[in-house]
Amino acid sequence: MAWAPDRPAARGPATGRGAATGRGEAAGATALEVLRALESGPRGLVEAEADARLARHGENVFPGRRPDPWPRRFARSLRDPFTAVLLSLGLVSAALAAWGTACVIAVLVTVSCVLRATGEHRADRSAAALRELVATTATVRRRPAEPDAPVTRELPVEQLVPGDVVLLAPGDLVPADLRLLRTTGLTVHEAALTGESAPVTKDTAGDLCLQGSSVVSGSATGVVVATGADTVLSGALPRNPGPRLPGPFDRSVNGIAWTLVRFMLLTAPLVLVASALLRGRGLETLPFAVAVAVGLTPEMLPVVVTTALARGAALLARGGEVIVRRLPALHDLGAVDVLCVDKTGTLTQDRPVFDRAVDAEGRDDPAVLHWAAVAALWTLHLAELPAPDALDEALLDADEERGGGADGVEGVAALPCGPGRRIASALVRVPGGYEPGSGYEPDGPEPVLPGNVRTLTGSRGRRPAATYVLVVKGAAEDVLERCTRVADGTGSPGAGRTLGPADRARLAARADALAESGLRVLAVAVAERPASAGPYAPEDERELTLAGFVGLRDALAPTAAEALTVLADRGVAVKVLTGDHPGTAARACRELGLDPGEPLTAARIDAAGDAELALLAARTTVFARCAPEHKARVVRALRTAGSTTGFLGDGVNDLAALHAADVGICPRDGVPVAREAADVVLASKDLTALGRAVVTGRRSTGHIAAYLRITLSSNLGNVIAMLTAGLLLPFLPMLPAQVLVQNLCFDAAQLSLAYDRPAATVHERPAVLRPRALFRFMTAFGLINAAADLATFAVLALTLRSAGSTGGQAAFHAGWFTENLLTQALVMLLLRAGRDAAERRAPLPVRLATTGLAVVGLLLPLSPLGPPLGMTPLPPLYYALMTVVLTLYGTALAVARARYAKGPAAQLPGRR
Ligand SMILES: Nc1ncnc2c1ncn2[C@@H]1O[C@H](COP(=O)(O)OP(=O)(O)OP(=O)(O)O)[C@@H](O)[C@H]1O
Ligand SMILES: [Mg+2]
Repeated sequence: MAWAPDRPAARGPATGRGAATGRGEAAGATALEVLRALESGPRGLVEAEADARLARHGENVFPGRRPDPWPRRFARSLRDPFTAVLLSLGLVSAALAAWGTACVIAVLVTVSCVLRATGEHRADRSAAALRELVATTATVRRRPAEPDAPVTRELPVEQLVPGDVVLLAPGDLVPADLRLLRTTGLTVHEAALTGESAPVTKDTAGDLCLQGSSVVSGSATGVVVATGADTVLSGALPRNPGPRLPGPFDRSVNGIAWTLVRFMLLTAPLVLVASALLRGRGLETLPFAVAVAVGLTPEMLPVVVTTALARGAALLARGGEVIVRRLPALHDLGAVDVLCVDKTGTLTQDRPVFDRAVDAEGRDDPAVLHWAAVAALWTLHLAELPAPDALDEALLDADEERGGGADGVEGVAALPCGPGRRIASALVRVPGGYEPGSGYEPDGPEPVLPGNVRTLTGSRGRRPAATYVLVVKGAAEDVLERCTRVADGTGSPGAGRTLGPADRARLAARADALAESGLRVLAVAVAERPASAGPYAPEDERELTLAGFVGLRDALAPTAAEALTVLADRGVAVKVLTGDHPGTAARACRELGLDPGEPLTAARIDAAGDAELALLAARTTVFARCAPEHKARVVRALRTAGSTTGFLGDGVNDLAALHAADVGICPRDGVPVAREAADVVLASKDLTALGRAVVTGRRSTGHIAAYLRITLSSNLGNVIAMLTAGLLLPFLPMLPAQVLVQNLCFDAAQLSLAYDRPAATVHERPAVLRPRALFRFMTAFGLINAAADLATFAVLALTLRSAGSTGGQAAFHAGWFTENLLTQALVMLLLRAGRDAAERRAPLPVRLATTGLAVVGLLLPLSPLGPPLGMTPLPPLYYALMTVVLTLYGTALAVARARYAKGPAAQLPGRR
């Protein structure tokens, strides 16, 4: 039976009963006043009233989440480095009254901005539609009608209204501004609001808990005081979140962009100086210098990048499998070579089932289970968690099945576990205490089990005095270090013999053995406490008596094994970072077909310096007993060691690591903060979707790399040719209008590359854009391209002279224009992705685009548009000779390409 959130109230004390820490009640009056002011009550709003309020106050949507309006989107695309350079070149041209060039630039900038803004808009829209799939919800308490009992249910956060009573649990994002009514060990993260990275304790009813913070540990009930645009966060913060540390995508693309920008800024002065020295020209060459710099710009890069990534994201989205929340993360996912995953909830289902309870000697002992269940029950009641922890739920279900029940035992205080705290404890009051040797005999026929808590509960006992018992359960190491005694089988919490070092070693070995059999292990310890013990704190969890161990079995996630195999085949190394026992983790890995090697535990991580950890982390597969900061440190160490590191995790304890990773990934069932922190959300239960997402990321990177390879090498070739011709000829080798038409044709054709088939290698290796390899490629192929252009110039000189042509300039322009478009088409076909012959055949969109390019190149100068663009038809001899040049060029390209492919794979930009 499922442990429904409302169950504690049904079988436990009234919910108004003292908060565990005893502090929740003090400010009760304030809480009531707040509720009254909001015309609400502790039992929540009536649904009809909530609907009315929703109509009045509007949806609880954070204004920053709304998509940017068009003008802002357009303005933002102007900030891109290429666009900025183009714009400044345009201003220079305008200042010199070189209107032709200025117009060319204006058109290029506009086209690229419009395309980019449209691309981003489309990408945003599909991402938003997908986000709905994993929409965040809040746990509210509402009543169907006035007299009804309150129902606790999940509600989309947009529908929250002032006056709603909300329950908070670890991992929740605070959904609106709340005034706290009750708190239990509540700590929240307010980094988004205050920049303070340490969790803040909120232990007073009446405290404000603001939207934008998230619950780290503990629980609370609060009433919504402000929603939507009225929240403090909406009013006080700038709309866009703070800068993110650059990831692999930003580093590569920005690296390439800025190198090119520097190169372009150098070109213009270089042209000026050269033409002054060689031809004695002055400033009148400036428009030409500007045109050369424009020729180098891959102005469509932002458009191609957005298109490639958005297309990849949309493909993943269409399958309803993976949601990419930040487009560049798709590239980064393709670049990931180490993926860290947490175990519980990701590799396993986090639906533990009780397996066995044993005493310190390893004998089956139901009393140990019962003590654990008592602790679970009272942690649950007193901490008022909206949903019970999976381990606690399993303990309660198992105990209930075995006829357990907390008859008469009453909780006094509880301290739940949380990130970095691996034990949970409850202080309970047992009416009619038990003293060893008191001669107490239970009524009825049931057998007296040694240590059975039933002998303690005393609901039917004869002694009226109450005993306070502290029950602690949790990670074996953490519980054992708080124990001084071990139970002797009499069942008294206070009894037992003193623990010696040999006992400790034996007990630790027993826990290890249970863990290595694949169980999740909790040690259970108890201690009698005087009734007058004041406020109860973690320091009181000591001098305990170890009762025994509980083992629970957590089934593996059904698709985990297959997903790990797929990732390994894709060249991604998987590492497991868990808060659990090294034995349990290693066993799970083995069952999933992953060799766990020697697990590294948190103590060893703490002992290692950053440099040592980088080395250790690289060769370790399982990291166990990790607190959140250990997970984050390991991820950072792996990044330092040079890996592009992804992190897949679902819990509050994974948050720091999700932030630290190059790509944070969260499964669909993850807690809201984890989903919000992740760049990629797996929308389906199927972990193998991750392998597909990785391949899609690599494809997108492949498209971007192909665009850069083709554009940069042919642009460089053109610039070299343009410079040479500019210095040799008495006229401009290309008119501004021609530059424009040519660039637009190139750009339009290249958009088809987003439809290209991926190279086979995307299945084998992580893909990154590597600026260095790219520039080497650009130089080699740019020189070949320049050689073809120079050969064309020679052919033009020859044919024009022999034909005795008079329109020298126009014919030259026409000849070069035709050759340029044809070489571009060739380059597109020969330098696209793919390596072997089978992959050579381009898909239809690419074939159409290249054919179109060739047709325009051949026919435009002959068409009526030719003369207005400054071009005339050419003699047939030119075409014959150009065919020879193109054949030679194509052969040279193919040979060079094959040499590149044969060399170490690392030479190919876009691969690793
Ligand atoms: N409800 C609980 N009561 C007592 N101890 C608990 C409880 N929940 C967790 N623990 C202890 O804390 C340890 C760490 O838990 P944590 O949530 O950090 O990681 P995990 O869920 O085991 O693994 P992962 O990091 O892979 O998700 C657990 O292995 C267990 O020993
Ligand atoms: Mg987990």
